[in-house]
Amino acid sequence: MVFPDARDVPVDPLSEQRLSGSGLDYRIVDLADPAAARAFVRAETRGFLDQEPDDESVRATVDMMAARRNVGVYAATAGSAVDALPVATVDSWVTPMTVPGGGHVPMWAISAVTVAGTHRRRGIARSLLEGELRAAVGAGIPVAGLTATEATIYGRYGFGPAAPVARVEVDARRAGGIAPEPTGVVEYVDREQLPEALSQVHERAREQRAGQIPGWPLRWMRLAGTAPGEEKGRAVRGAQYRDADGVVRGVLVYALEILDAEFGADLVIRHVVADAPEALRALWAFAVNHDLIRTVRADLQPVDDPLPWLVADQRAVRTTVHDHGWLRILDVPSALGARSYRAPLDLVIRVSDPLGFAEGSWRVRIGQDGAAVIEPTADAADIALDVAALSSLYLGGVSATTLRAAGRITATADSAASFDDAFGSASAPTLSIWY
Ligand SMILES: CC(=O)SCCNC(=O)CCNC(=O)[C@H](O)C(C)(C)COP(=O)(O)OP(=O)(O)OC[C@H]1O[C@@H](n2cnc3c(N)ncnc32)[C@H](O)[C@@H]1OP(=O)(O)O
Repeated sequence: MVFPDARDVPVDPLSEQRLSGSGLDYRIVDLADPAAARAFVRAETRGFLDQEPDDESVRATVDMMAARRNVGVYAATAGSAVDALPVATVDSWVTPMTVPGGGHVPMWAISAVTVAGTHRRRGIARSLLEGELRAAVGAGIPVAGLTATEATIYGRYGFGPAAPVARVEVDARRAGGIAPEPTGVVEYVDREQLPEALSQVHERAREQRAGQIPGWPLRWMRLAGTAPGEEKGRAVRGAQYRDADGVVRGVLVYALEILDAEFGADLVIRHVVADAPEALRALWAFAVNHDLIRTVRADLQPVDDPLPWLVADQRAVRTTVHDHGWLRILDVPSALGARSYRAPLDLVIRVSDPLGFAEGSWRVRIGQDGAAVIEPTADAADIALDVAALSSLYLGGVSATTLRAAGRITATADSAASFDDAFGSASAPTLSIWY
């Protein structure tokens, strides 16, 4: 599938006009201009509460951003500031996202949303977000996605949490150990080799779970502690699982937090990825069975991860589920038509969308083969919901029955149950990286 390049999409005229009414210049940043590129990275870094990036970090970030559409908002008075930092930033790119059934949908990924502390709460983020969504629609992209610093920011633009994840903490001394895998080996990997190993296994593993997207080199370098400016990089260690044929099927990246009161440590997993259940079991065994370890902690795990079923004492595993992958459906027929379903269905959904993109009544017909055809209809609705709720339901990460119980959708119990039979999936959707 060839996806449009977000960098070819011009800034949204409506947001440009709105921001210009407030004396702000909204434009695509030319990363070929070193001063502009550096200013953009500094503004983004400041927005995310990070310390000033050094030159090497700026260069690495600019290299990564070169593949993205970077938009900055500039205040007319900013000319006096060093490098004229933008007062707001956002970047975006078009990426495949895995959908239930193993196919992909093109997704407009949005990142680096920051507004300077001097310019907050005057509608700049709203212009940025609405501008991104209109740009995505203009480019024919059916879904937008993001990961969020706060869960209260994006619902107002029609995003819903769609790929929940789990934060897990294992009391390693209580867990009782995990049986080692009879075949294959776990071996240490030098930090420098980790980014490539992570990338290779993720590229295969991401096909197995809805909600996953490809990573990129700087993402893996940051997790491996090898990115420029990574102050705690030397604390990072890695291990990989090689199957009986010698193929690397899983990678674990972790750091040890040394305990003060005893000779021991907490093992904090920065990333674990596996494309085979045996590889995942072997890496969990490596972490949980590790001598001198009090707890093993990891975030961004699938909510149906087998970990609690690997240990002798399930109460040793504490799991906290939280939102992570957020989606926003922009084109109902294309988005729903891109995934496959587990049961036939024929009902009408009535979608409300304050921005208009997904607004309408849609007949969703799913055949025995699991393929869907979605058409506008004037028939009465079986399920009424807003676009954020539909976006949350899209990958099967929450059920219509649950959203009905929460008063988030209007449906009979039977309609919600039929919807769930079709939309559910064997494996929970997930998203194992921040973007
Ligand atoms: C995909 C990502 O990049 S996630 C990263 C988000 N960015 C950050 O967390 C960095 C730090 N924060 C910021 O830079 C800013 O505070 C932002 C981007 C969150 C908000 O920017 P602002 O320009 O202040 O937002 P703006 O004034 O456009 O507000 C729009 C709406 O969002 C609401 N809002 C703004 N910030 C927040 C927040 N942190 N939590 C909840 N609601 C918020 C406003 O109240 C307003 O509501 P309404 O229009 O529905 O009445």
